[in-house]
Amino acid sequence: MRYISTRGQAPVLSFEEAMLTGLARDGGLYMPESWPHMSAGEIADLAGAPYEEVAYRVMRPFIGEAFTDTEFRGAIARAYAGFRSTARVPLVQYEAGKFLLELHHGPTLAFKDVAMQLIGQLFDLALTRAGKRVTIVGATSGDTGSAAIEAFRGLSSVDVFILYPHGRVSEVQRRQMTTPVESNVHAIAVEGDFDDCQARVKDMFNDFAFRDTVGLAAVNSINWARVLAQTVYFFTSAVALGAPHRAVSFAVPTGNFGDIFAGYAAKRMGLPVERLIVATNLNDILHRTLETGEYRMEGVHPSISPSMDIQISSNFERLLFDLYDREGAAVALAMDELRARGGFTLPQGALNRLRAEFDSARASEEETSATIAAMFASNGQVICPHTAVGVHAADEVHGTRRIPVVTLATAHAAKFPDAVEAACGQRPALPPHMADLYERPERVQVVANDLETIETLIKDTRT
Ligand SMILES: Cc1ncc(COP(=O)(O)O)c(C=O)c1O
Ligand SMILES: N[C@@H](CCOP(=O)(O)O)C(=O)O
Repeated sequence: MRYISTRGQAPVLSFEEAMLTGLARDGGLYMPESWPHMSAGEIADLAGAPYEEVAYRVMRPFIGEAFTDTEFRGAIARAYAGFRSTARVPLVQYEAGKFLLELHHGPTLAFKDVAMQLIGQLFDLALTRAGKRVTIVGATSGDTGSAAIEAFRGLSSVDVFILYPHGRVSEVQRRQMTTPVESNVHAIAVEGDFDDCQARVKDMFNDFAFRDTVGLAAVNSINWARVLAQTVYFFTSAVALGAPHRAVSFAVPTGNFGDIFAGYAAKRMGLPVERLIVATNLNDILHRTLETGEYRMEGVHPSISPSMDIQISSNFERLLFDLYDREGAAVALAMDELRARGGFTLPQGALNRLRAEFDSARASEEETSATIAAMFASNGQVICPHTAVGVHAADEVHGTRRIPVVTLATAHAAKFPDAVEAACGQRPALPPHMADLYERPERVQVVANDLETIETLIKDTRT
């Protein structure tokens, strides 16, 4: 399998190269050259298999020669051994035809662990073999950062710098990033919002002198390996509900469009996914795009589901690539317009194709809180605000259709105790391995939203 850039002007790479490269050198995102297909028989055979086996079978066609079977299976086994559920990502029914896919049983209590724990293993294998060292720079609205720091802390082949929006992540999220003691991981609080952090990361990749000096690598969903690892749970959950013989819809709490794009990829591979429901909070650029055909920025509004406080949904570019018949020049033009004029209009054909696969719904702050309260009142489940945005969307869009709908429970409620307690009166407790989080000393640098300042800090701090 080879990987091509969404903007069509960067070198074609192998899986290992794409994984270690991050952003393509033309500013685009790497995509598989074609979608591997799983037959109905191959999908049916996944029924009852352990998560690790499904992960191996779903991802193998994308990996090429990068890792031997033994290496790849070993990496998968180590990645998920520490999850607090033997199912790894349990599927829980909460109402007739409605399910929660719990993706928060990894070490940092969010879905990011599912991909990040594996990427940590794969980076370590590839870098150790090549005798290379890289500098990972990531942007986070709270969860990617903690998952990355957890996955890479103490590894000798990487330095990790995580940019997060100062004052705009929950206290638990901040402490998860600022309390690890290992000297190769660093939290940087940027005076700005998540979009600023993500823009600075992309600026660093586009500054080739800096990029090459520090050996820059990415673990945001810029990195195809992140999205790939997230396709697996669409398979495990759909198969548990009867795929390939029965279709399933998914409601996905959405910010950077990485998780829902993984669902789209699973569908391209042959999984019978009926509808992909984009669930947004106040930051509803994707909902507006589906309604109007205009992808237009409006600024970021802080919300009680802060990990989704995002306007520029990085992975929407990957979908555009498919919607524009894989014409890199057309994608590059749209991205230029986004930068220069704050938005672009989808051609009617592309909009029709978008609407053929995706629905959307937006949850106000009141609707998010009401959903947390209603879920607790009806079945005693305490869900996080991001999950609540998904449940709201599943109710609003999917209604009582006969096809089952799975909402991705993207984080543990304990990461957002204030919002959850205000909504349903329950203060979720942190699991035992994090019980002393509030007592651990913090280490963080607060910096201006300025490329040169951030680059200098990284150059001076890396080991
Ligand atoms: C808890 C949580 N839910 C949902 C999302 C949105 O996921 P994505 O950015 O892949 O759309 C995020 C951030 O990525 C998150 O941290
Ligand atoms: N919500 C994310 C934002 C970054 O998303 P990513 O999937 O591109 O890493 C976060 O929690 O950081």
